[in-house]
Amino acid sequence: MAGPPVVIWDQDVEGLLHYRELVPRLEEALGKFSRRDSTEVIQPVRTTLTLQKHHGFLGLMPTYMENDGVLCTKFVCFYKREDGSSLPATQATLVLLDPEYGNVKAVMDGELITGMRTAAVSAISAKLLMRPEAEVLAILGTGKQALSHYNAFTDMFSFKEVRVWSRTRQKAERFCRSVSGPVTVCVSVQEAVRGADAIVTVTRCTEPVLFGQWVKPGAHVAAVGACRPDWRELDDVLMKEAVVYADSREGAMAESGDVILSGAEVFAELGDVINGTKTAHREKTTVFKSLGMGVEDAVSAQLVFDQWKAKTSQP
Ligand SMILES: NC(=O)C1=CN([C@@H]2O[C@H](COP(=O)(O)OP(=O)(O)OC[C@H]3O[C@@H](n4cnc5c(N)ncnc54)[C@H](O)[C@@H]3O)[C@@H](O)[C@H]2O)C=CC1
Ligand SMILES: O=C(O)C1=NCCCC1
Repeated sequence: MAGPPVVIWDQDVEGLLHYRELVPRLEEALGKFSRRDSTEVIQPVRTTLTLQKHHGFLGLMPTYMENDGVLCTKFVCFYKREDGSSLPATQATLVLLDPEYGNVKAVMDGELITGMRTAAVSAISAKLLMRPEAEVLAILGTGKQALSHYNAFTDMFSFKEVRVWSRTRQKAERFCRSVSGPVTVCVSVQEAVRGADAIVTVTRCTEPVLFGQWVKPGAHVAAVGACRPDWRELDDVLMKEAVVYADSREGAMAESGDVILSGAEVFAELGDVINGTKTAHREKTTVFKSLGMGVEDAVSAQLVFDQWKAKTSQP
């Protein structure tokens, strides 16, 4: 009989996951996903249940990677309410199983994994689609994803300036105190994105907050919030003028209000660019619409588990 699953929780995950190992695994996984080979990746579009009474959602995200021997599922709850709760608005748990017998090998806290893998994928989008001479990064939102995106983007690129916008100056200033490098606080979205080469939208808004008329031609936008079919972060002008990339075409068509309601075409998946089957239009304004995929969680969970085993087997 298999032993009980190991439980790897927040502080432990933190010490085991690093962008330098995570980014190449995610690039490989995105490429595999876009090849649509069922021995590489089986990952349906997330099943989402509405928690009407609580203004929230439960997303179920199973993934099987047969050739890699990885079977994983994530449960993620996310809320649109703002009731001042100290609990995070996005809470996730990952379960890693043995595909041969179905026993659970590990249960992991998914908060940090979700933060880091989402930011790493956005940084991969920037690596592929942002102009190489990019100098200014603007981050809209100051929550968990804002922090992980700040860390991933400043880790992977050398921006001359990082700007942040939040609905209140207080939140923006708190964000500045929580990061380890310089940040400019902006009082409006327009001020934050003026002339910016890269823009990350990580808000919980349900109406557009970023308008195409403010975006510098040739900028790259990583749009991470608005993961419901009737939620928006970007306006129609931006969605229609930009070349739109997504993590999953099916995911974007089912879950992204920015894609569905604007009628914009998804030009390619990031994995298509990684596989060399679609062009990276760095010279144009580009939007990467991130919805989040189970395959990203699966490779991240496997990495955490491998690192945990290596650490605990040391004498
Ligand atoms: N694409 C993906 O893979 C993932 C997407 N998400 C999404 O990313 C977004 C951010 O997630 P977290 O950082 O975990 O949330 P959070 O609650 O920690 O941060 C949300 C930020 O949005 C701001 N905000 C809330 N309502 C707003 C509004 N109406 N207008 C402008 N700003 C507003 C808040 O002040 C805060 O700065 C959420 O929409 C979440 O569902 C989260 C995880 C993964
Ligand atoms: O992929 C995820 O994890 C999430 N995606 C959209 C909303 C919350 C979590």
